[in-house]
Amino acid sequence: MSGNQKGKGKGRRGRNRDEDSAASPPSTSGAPGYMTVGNGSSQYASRLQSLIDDDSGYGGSIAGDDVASSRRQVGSPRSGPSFSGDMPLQRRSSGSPDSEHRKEAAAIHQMWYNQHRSSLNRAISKVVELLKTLQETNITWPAHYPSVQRAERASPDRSVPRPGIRHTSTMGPEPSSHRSRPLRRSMTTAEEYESAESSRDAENKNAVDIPRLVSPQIAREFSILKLDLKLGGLHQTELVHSLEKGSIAALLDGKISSSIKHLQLLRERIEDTSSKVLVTGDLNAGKSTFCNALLRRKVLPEDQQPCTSIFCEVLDARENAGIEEVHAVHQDEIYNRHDESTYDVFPLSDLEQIVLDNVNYMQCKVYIKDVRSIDESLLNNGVVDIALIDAPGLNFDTTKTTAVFARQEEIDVVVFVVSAANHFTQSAKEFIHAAAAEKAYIFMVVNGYDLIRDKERCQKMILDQVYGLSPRTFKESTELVHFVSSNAIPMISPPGGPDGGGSGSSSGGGDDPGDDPKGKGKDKEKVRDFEKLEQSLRRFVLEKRARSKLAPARTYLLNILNDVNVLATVNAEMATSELERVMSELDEIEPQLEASRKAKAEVSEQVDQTIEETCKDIYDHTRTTLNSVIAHAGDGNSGVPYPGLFHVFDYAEDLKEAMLSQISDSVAACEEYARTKTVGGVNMIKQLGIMHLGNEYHDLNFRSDVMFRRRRDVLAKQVDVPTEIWDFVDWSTIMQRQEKMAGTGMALTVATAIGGRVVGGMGWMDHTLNIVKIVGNDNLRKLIIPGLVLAAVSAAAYVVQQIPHSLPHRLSEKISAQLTAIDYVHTNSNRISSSVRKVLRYPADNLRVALTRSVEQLGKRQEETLKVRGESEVALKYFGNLVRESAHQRSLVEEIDLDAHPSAGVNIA
Ligand SMILES: Nc1nc2c(ncn2[C@@H]2O[C@H](COP(=O)(O)OP(=O)(O)OP(=O)(O)O)[C@@H](O)[C@H]2O)c(=O)[nH]1
Repeated sequence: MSGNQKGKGKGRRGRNRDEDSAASPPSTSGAPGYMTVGNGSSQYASRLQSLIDDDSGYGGSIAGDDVASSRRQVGSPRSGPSFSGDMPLQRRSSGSPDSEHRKEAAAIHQMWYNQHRSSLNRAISKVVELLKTLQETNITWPAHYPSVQRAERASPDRSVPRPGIRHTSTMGPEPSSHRSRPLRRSMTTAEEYESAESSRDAENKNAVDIPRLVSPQIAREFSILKLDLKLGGLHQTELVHSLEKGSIAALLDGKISSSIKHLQLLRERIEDTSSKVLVTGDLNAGKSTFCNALLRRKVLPEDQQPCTSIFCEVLDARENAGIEEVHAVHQDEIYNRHDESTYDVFPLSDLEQIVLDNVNYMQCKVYIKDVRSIDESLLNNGVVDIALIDAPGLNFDTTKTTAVFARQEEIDVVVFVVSAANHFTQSAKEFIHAAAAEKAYIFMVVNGYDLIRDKERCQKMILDQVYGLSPRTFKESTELVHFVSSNAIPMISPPGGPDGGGSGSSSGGGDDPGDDPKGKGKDKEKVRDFEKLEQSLRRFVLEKRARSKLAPARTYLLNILNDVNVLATVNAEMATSELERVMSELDEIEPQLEASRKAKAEVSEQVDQTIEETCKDIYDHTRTTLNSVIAHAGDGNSGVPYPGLFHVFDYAEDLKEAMLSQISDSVAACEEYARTKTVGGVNMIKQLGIMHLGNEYHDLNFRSDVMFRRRRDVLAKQVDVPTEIWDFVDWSTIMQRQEKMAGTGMALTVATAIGGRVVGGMGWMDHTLNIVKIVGNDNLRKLIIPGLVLAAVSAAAYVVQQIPHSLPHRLSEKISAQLTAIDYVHTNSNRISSSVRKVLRYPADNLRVALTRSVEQLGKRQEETLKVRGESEVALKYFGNLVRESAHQRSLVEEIDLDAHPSAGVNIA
C-alpha cells in the first residue's frame, strides 16, 4: 500500500462511515470551537525557550518526578499512566449510557477545574494584595534582603548603637556612633583659646556599619524575588552588599511589581476557557494528515512534498455565521473577521492552492463545520474550547513563522508529530528539549507506523529517544506516546456534501478492508490505535489543561508565597531585634536625658556664680590695692635719693616717675592676681564640663600668659603732674612750726610772718606800711634789716631742709588728685575684672553650648529612637502577619492538588 499517496483511500469513506459512531451528526451544542493550522520554522526551539524565560520560569519547577525509577524497560509492557489509565477502546455514540457517563464525567471534571480555578484565583488576589502591602511597607521600612556575603561577619554587633534611621542604609558604610561629631565653636576667636580635637572623633570617622545577614540557605530559597544583579564582575551577593539599602529596596520593589503583573497574566490565563493545541513536528511527518484524521475531514492539504507554508487557523463555522470558507490574512495585518480589508475570502477548495503557492498571506483562518459529535470531538467537547494549531515542518524556514511564535504563549498543549521511519531530526530534538522545559509533558504522535516492518524495534528506538528528550513524557508514555497511521483513518462527509469542500486530495483511509479481509483487520487495528490516541489526547487536553493552565499559576503562587514568607520571616526577626535594641536604647537614653537637663540648669547657675564671685573678688582686690598704693605713694622717697638743692627739679621728676611706676607695678600685681584667679575659674568650669559631659567635653586650651598683654606705661602719659615751685614748700608743716615757735621771739614771728608774706604774697607793700605804722619808723629802721635777714635765712633754710620730706607728699597728693580725676582705680579694677569675665565666659559659654547640644542630641536621639520603635512595632506587626498569612495561603495553595483525579471512580472520556 502507499498510504502517503495523495487521494489514496478515496471511496473508502462510505464504508468507514458505517462504523458505529462515524455517522454521528455534527455537534450542534457546546461552545464554539476552532482549530488553528499554521506554519513554523526551525526557530521554534529558541523562540520557545525565550517564551519560557519570559513566562513563569517554573516549567521545570512542577513537582519533580522520579523519572529514572519509572523508566521502563523498552519492550516490556508500558507502565500505567498517572491519570486515568488505559481505557478500553469502545465506540461510543451520543445518547448511549456510555455517552451519558462521559458527559457526566466531563461535567465533574469541569466542576473540579472550576473549583481549582477559583481557589487559585482567590489565592492570586490574596497574593497580589499581600505583595502590594509589601511594596507599601518597603517604602517606609525598606525590607531587609537576605544575603550570604561576608558570612564571617554574621554576628551584628548589637553593642554598637545604630542611628535611629539606620535601617534605611544598613548596606553602606556609615558612622557607628549615633552622636554626631560635636560642633566646634567657630567664634572662639579669643587668642586665649585653641580648640582641641578628641581622639574619639578620629575613631568615629572609621566606624562602619555591619550588614545584617541571614543564612546562605535562606538566601538560596528565593526563587522569584531573587534579585537579578548582574553588574560587572561582581557576584550577586557581593552586589547586594555593595549596593545601598535603598537601592536594594528599589530593586525589590521592581521585582514585586513584575510579580504582580505576572500574577495578573496568570489570572487571565486560568480564566481563559479556550485551550490551544499546537500540532508541530518535522517536515512532512504527516501533521496535516494527522489533523485531518482528528477532524475526520480532508480540510488541510496533504502532500508527499513539504507543502504547508502558511499559518492557518481552523475555526468552527459557527464563528463565521455557519459559513465554511477560508480567510487568508494579509501580510502585516491583524486579523479582524469583521473587517474584510484585513483578509481575502476563498472557498475551502482553494485552501490547498493558498497553502502551496502562498506569497501574499500571513495566515489562514479556516472555518469548517465539525462533523463529529460532542462526546467524540476533540474540538467541541462541551467542556472547553480547544484549538488545534498545526504548524509547518520545523525546518521550513520562512519569516512567517514569527506569527506562530507570537502565539506560542497561548498554547497549552504541544502535540509533536514524528515520522516513524525518520525518527527525531536535530531540529525536532531542539524543539522538544525546549518545549519540555516549559510544558513538562508533550504529546507524541509517531506517524506512518504502517510503513514500519519491525514495529517493536521502532517503538524501542523512539521511546529511548523520548526518554532522552522529555523524561516526563516518557514516564507517561502509555498516554503520551502513540504509534499511529494517520492516513488510515476514515473520513466523514460533512453536512451538505460527500467531500464537504475539503481539499479532496490524499488519503481517505487505509487499505480497503472489503477487498482484503486481512487488510480489513489491519485497518481496524489502525483505527483502534488512532481512536485510542484520540481518547488519550482528549484526556490529555482536558486533564492536562489543568496542569497547563492551572499548574503554572499554582507553582508560581507557591514560589512567590515561599519568597514572601522567607522575606517576612527575615524582616520579622529584624524588626524584633530592632525593637529590642531601641527599647534598651530608650532605657538608656531617658535617664541620661533627664540628668543632662538637670545638669544644664545647675551648671549654668554654678558657672555664672563662679564668674561673678571671681570678678567681684578681683575688682575689690584691685581697688583696695591701688587705693592703698596711691595713698601711700608719698610715704618715703620711693627709693629716689635726694640729690641736693641744686637738683630738686630732677628729684621731683624722678619721684613722680617712681611713684607712677609703683602704681603701675601694683596694677601689674593685681593683673597677676586676676590671672591666677582666672586659671582657677577656668579649671573649675573644666571640672564641671568633665563631670557632666565626660568625653563629650571638649576642652579649650587656655593660655593665661596672653592675658593683660596691653602695655601698661600708658599711665605716664595719662598723668601729667607739672612741678611747681610751691611744691617744694610744705605749708602745712610750716604752719605747724609757726605755732611751735610762737614764744621764741617777735622777730622770728615777724620774720616768719613777713617771710611768709614776702614769699607767699603779692601785697607785701601794704603790709609793710602797716608795720611801719605800728612799730614806728625809727625802731623799725633799727630792727628791720637784721630781722628781715634772719627771717629770710631762717625761712629759706627751713624750706630747703624740708624739701625731701615735703616734695613726695606734695607730688603724691597731686598724682592722687589727678588719678582720682580720671577715676584711675575704678577704671583699672573694672578693666581687670571685665577682662577676667570675658576670659571666663569662653569656657562657660562653651560648656553651656556643649550641655545644650548634649541635651538636644539626646532629645533628638530619643525622638529618633522612638520613631524607630514605632516603625519597628509596625513592621513587626506587619511582617508577623505576613509570615502567618503567607504560610496560610501557601498551605491553601498546596491543598490544590492538580494531580489528583477529579473524582474517584469517574473516568473522563
Ligand atoms: N504511509 C503513511 N503515509 C502517511 C501517513 N501520514 C501521512 N502520510 C503521507 O505523508 C505525506 C505527507 O503528509 P502531510 O500531512 O502533508 O505532512 P505534513 O507534515 O503536514 O507536511 P508539511 O506540513 O508540509 O511539513 C503525505 O503524502 C501523506 O499521505 C501515514 O500514517 N502513513
